[in-house]
Amino acid sequence: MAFLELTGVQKKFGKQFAVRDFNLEVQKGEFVSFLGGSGCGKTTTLRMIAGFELPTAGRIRIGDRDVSNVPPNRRRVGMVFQNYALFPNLNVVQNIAFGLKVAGVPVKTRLEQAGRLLDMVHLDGFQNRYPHQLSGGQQQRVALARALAIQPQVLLLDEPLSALDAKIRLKLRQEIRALQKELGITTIYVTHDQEEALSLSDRIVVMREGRIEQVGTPAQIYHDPASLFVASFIGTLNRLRAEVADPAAGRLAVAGQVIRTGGVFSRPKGEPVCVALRPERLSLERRNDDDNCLSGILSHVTLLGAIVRWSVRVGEQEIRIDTFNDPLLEMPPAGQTVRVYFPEAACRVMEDSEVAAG
Ligand SMILES: Nc1ncnc2c1ncn2[C@@H]1O[C@H](COP(=O)(O)OP(=O)(O)OP(=O)(O)O)[C@@H](O)[C@H]1O
Repeated sequence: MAFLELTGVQKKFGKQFAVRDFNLEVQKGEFVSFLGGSGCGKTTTLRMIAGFELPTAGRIRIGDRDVSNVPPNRRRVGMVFQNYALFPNLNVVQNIAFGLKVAGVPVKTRLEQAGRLLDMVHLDGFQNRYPHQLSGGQQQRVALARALAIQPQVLLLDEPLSALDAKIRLKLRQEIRALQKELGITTIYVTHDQEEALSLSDRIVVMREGRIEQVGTPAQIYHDPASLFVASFIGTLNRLRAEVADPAAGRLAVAGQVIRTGGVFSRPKGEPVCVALRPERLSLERRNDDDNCLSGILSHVTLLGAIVRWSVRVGEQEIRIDTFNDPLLEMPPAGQTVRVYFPEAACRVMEDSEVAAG
């Protein structure tokens, strides 16, 4: 049985749905991210798990207990917020031990436990500092230790790294994951940062307008997106307009050039579809005998560090191709005609209504 379960959960604010039809099972020790754009209902769902918001409909179960109507302080969940939310008048140890004090844990045990957590979040020696004497990253470590102090059954993190600069964000991200694994604590992590979700999670829940769009492992979400929305939201994507050339043979035409996709189409010849292609699946050199080939004009080349991004104009459309940055690589001049190669298997053809809507 799953450790955390949301069944038919919905939340309405007035007449507006913030979350609807939300069904999810999370296993014990699993790290699950809620990923989606602004206003898609991530925080509201997290707050319902925490008990800060009550669902308009549906049930929430943690362990063997239905917590749908249980107040937050009785759910044994730890929560970390984007803005740290530490008590400014309490020092580091007092902040960490706050929940234990409220729970009536004797002072000696409290201090011992706070000391252990300080160690875990690498803040030894900072016990007597006040929040204003700490950096953002240090404050967030205190917030994490405070959330863990009550030995929660579920850890809920709401964009905990978004206020920090890039380097600290990366470091703390790794620390959170390591700590989560060490403690084996079931964790829900809210983020709008796809890289964060991909690198941290056992599974990702992609949300859109209050609904779940797809649930899957990072690899499933990246390589096998359920919709054009998911494909576009995660990673960089070429969305090529094409039309069906031969439905039964799975052939499409892109700017008058025929490609093979390996599938068959329900739409008739001449109908518009969209081909989703990841830039790293494309190449300027033929890698397999049966690769597809599109001819175009090189418009520009951008150095992104380890990656070089080539932009090639095919008809009216721009295709991006990512290659590793090889210093020996010869860069052809802009304006030159080049060929873009890719295997059938790299093509994901979207025939759904989103394509018609553009
Ligand atoms: N207390 C509230 N009263 C009324 N509407 C609310 C309330 N809280 C959230 N909403 C609305 O519910 C929807 C979902 O909000 P939510 O904060 O869950 O989104 P989110 O995905 O976390 O977005 P963000 O990434 O911007 O934080 C939004 O349309 C929001 O305006």
